[in-house]
Amino acid sequence: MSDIPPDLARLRSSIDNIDAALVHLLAERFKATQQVGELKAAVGLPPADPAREERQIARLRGLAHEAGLDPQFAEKFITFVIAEVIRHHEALASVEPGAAPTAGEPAATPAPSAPPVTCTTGPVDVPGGTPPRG
Ligand SMILES: C=C(O[C@@H]1C=C(C(=O)O)C=C[C@H]1O)C(=O)O
Repeated sequence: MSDIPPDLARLRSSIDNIDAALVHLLAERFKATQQVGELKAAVGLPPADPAREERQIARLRGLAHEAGLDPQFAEKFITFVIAEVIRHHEALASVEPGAAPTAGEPAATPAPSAPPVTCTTGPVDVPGGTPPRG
């Protein structure tokens, strides 16, 4: 496969740059949503906000349309990303003292000095949990 037409190589190089930018943009987005999740868990707000999601989807569908991107694809993409964010927020809520109340229950008062919970795509590090081995 050494005979790659120059145009194909140029286009692939551009695609590689765009993919790298997407990864960086997503990483920045998850850093911001992580902080939102910590904040919401601390004050007892629920992990998901369907009204906000509805506004985001409508806005992104409009932007996609203007940009020549399939709005249905844009909606699927943002819905996929938001589902992952909510998963992280649920994990945070389950370990925060101000975790979202269950129906009919008042929110617990958050401890003012509660440390932020580190959440990556891997397992959640529970404060005071089992220390790592090694
Ligand atoms: C980030 C938030 O939490 C959730 C995730 C959202 C997102 O990833 O954009 C939007 C709404 C919420 O369901 C938020 O409430 O702003």
